[in-house]
Amino acid sequence: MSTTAINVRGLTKNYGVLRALDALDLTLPTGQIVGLLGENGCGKTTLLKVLAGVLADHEGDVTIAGHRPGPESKAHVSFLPDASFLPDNARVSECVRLYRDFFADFDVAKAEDLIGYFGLQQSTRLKAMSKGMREKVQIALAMSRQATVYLLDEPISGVDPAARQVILDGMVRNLSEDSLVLISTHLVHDLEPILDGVVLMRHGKVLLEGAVDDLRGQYNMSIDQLFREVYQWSAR
Ligand SMILES: Nc1ncnc2c1ncn2[C@@H]1O[C@H](COP(=O)(O)OP(=O)(O)OP(=O)(O)O)[C@@H](O)[C@H]1O
Repeated sequence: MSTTAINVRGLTKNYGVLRALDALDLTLPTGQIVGLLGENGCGKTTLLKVLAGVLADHEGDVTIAGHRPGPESKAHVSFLPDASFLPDNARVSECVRLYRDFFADFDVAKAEDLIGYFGLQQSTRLKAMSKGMREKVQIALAMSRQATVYLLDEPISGVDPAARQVILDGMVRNLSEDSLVLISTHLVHDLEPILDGVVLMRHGKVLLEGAVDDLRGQYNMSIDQLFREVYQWSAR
């Protein structure tokens, strides 16, 4: 049975004089994978950071996994930021141990399985890895928590096109139906096959949202095409 995973009302976040999120409203239930889409600077990362509890100082009401963003919510929310956060000198196996020690809901066997599935070695140090390989490690770790909400900020931007499908398949393998995955991405075409829903943002607000199948039927085009239609004028 699906429950409300994210409930946001009137969320405003300013960076000095710049309004990054502007009275944003959003409700997302569990049991789905949702793409968070929009042009550069529309507020996707800022929204994910507020939800993850790493950006305070905002206005409005935010509930995630039944809690306000903070220590309690972090126990139920797996956040994958867009920048590398693991120690450069560590081996993959040490990163797995780090997650095991830090997160009570971390499934070591699942992480090791995913790391193998992604073609990585446990003994390799991160500093010897490419950007795409590091992303695979971070995805494997983030998706191996038994979280209620997964917040993934551009998780496959460094992964080559041929490997993306494998990574996406691995990401959603054995995913609990009681969870929500919210993924920000510009790779709409690559993500579309795994998405149940999308949220399109503009200027710190939700411009359009809905189930992928409904939007495809309503507009008679793919989500990738819809994305291009919606944003083509602002890109000029
Ligand atoms: N730490 C910061 N200080 C000041 N302004 C910021 C900061 N972080 C983001 N911004 C601004 O807030 C706005 C939203 O940025 P954000 O990173 O949330 O956008 P985004 O949709 O994730 O963009 P992209 O698709 O390029 O990653 C942008 O105008 C950006 O310049």
